[in-house]
Amino acid sequence: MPGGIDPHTHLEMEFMGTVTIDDFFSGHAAALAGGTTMHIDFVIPVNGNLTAGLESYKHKAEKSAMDYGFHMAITKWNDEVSKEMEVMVKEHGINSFKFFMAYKGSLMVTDDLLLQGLQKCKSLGALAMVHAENGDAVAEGQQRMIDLGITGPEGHALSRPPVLEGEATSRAIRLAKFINTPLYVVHVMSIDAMEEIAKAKREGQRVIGEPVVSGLVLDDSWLWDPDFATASKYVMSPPIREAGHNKALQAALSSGILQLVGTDHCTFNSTQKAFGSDDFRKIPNGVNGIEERMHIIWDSMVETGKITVTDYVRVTSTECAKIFNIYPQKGAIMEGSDADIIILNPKGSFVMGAHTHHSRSNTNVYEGRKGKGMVEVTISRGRVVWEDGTLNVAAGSGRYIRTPPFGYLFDGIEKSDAAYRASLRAPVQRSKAAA
Ligand SMILES: NC(=O)NCCC(=O)O
Ligand SMILES: [Zn+2]
Repeated sequence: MPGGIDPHTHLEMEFMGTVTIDDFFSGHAAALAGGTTMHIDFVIPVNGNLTAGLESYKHKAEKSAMDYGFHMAITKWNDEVSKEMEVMVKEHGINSFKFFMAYKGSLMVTDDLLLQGLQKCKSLGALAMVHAENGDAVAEGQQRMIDLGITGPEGHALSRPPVLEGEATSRAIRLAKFINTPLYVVHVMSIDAMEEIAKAKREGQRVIGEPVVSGLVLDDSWLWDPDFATASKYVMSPPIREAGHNKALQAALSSGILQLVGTDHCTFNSTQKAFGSDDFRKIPNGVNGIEERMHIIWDSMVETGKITVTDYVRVTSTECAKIFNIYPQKGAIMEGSDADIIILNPKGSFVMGAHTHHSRSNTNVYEGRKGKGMVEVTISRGRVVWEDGTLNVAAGSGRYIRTPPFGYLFDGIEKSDAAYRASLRAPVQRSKAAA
């Protein structure tokens, strides 16, 4: 089947922290071992300057062992950012921009900025992505927990409940509808957010919902673990929710309400997680998943009969390639495609954990998890890069994949704009009242 494509990772985090294995491409090695042949990362602009941000990440990525592309994050707004977005799309092959509605005081965007960004994305044929949580309310929730004396990892989940994810998802969807541009909601973690997406899709709006592996199979009980090192591993945003949300997200993936599976892979080691040992607000947010994604989705969705093998290929690979407009170069096994292929043995079994994974991090939220479905061979652009437990990759063998604008989600947008204008019945021609 076609190699996996992870639509949403933060592999740059693998460059930080304690080195436990080969020091520069641990995340890439992890991905290839897990049957993912390409990943799409995101870049936080350095001081708001996208060009500098891209250069610094491209420099790091020169050592990449796998093919990769970039989303970029827009965290402030002015004429320069607007012009740079254009340069990114037209000259650098970036076709998606991520907006954080959370992380007040650092990455969070206001509605005003989001509207400007949506409008700009639409004009460029670039996909707007949102991290949907109400950042102002999260800040209130955090203070509420601190005032109650709740400082441990459970305070993280309690301070940013599903209602805040539902609210921001609904707001982003409505603003995208107002602008009439497609929207991609990253890491959908709750029923509340998923239902907003379902409603918008029913009404014909072009909204993509991306669940991540952690949200599909874990629950928040770990955050109440008395051991801080264990509990803090599970801190990510939006939080992993209480049991029930995961199964509902699985059902939404089966029925097509949610369309493709990402990881939001963003690992921090135990020393980094311990920065927040006396205040959950200081625990770095993020969990692993890039090495586990293909296995866990096979085990939890295909082995249980919730999706077909064809659906599996779609949600782990093809859909991503189509959305980011690189199909059929990626996401397909066809003449002329890149020959990114995996061989997954459905009878093979796995046991996951920090001692055996290929990531640099010493934590793994799937520690001890067992299941069926094992990637035995990963082929990237025709080269066997992983076979029977052995990696065969050279640093720098990965290629930057340009993602062209105006993917299929933009088809016909100009027609619906024209229909909108025609529906206005305005301006009404009025004769000047006689003096
Ligand atoms: N999700 C998370 O907790 N960390 C990565 C940054 C983000 O996407 O919010
Ligand atoms: Zn996010």
